[in-house]
Amino acid sequence: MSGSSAALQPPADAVKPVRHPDAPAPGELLGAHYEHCFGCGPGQPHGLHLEARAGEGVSLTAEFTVQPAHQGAPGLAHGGVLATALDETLGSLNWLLRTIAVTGRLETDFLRPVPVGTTLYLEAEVTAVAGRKIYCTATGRLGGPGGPLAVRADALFVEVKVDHFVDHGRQEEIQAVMNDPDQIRRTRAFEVNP
Ligand SMILES: CCCCCCCCCC(=O)SCCNC(=O)CCNC(=O)[C@H](O)C(C)(C)COP(=O)(O)OP(=O)(O)OC[C@H]1O[C@@H](n2cnc3c(N)ncnc32)[C@H](O)[C@@H]1OP(=O)(O)O
Repeated sequence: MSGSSAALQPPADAVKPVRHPDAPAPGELLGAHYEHCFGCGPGQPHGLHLEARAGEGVSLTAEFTVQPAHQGAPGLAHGGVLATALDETLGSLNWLLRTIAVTGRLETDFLRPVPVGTTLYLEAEVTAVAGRKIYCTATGRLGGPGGPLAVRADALFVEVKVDHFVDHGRQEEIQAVMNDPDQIRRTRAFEVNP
């Protein structure tokens, strides 16, 4: 069974998402938003190392290859890891809106088992925006962009200020980010844009 709950139905006053004029061009790799992110960071040995690429409009594609470290059942991806891949892919959409937002709700359907060694081809798009609320949807297919549908998700992201991370994150990681001019520039680029 699939279909999202009432909490993920955009309200009547929701509007279509608008791609930010400074969003990466279609086809461009988005890169990691944080080196130690479990979803996309190159500094996480057992992370997903998910790579997302801008699409048309407010959409993107991403790829993630399931490693032995990602198993739940023998030889199969853990469902929580697959949910992480969907969450990370959906979170990456915020590059295209140039908005900082965090996952408020994520509803996932697991339709087929995903074996270790499989590359999951993900697609995601923002479907509607209502104030701080960003509604989006994603799919993951086995072996190729046209492969069998294995997972899908609908989600609500909520826009936050940079202070969200400064106020809630552990001090040592926050300080390390503050000491990295590249990271500050990357984050501020989002903050100063509407
Ligand atoms: C630099 C870029 C970084 C990008 C990172 C991407 C990584 C991948 C994505 C993630 O995994 S983010 C990490 C996982 N998520 C979190 O840790 C978020 C934890 N939750 C919170 O911090 C707060 O609950 C949240 C910011 C989501 C909302 O709190 P707020 O006090 O700011 O807002 P509020 O509770 O007033 O909600 C705003 C609106 O969203 C709605 N809302 C919030 N959470 C909801 C929910 N769970 N379900 C449905 N609606 C929800 C809420 O009803 C309300 O709707 P209305 O405006 O119509 O009244």
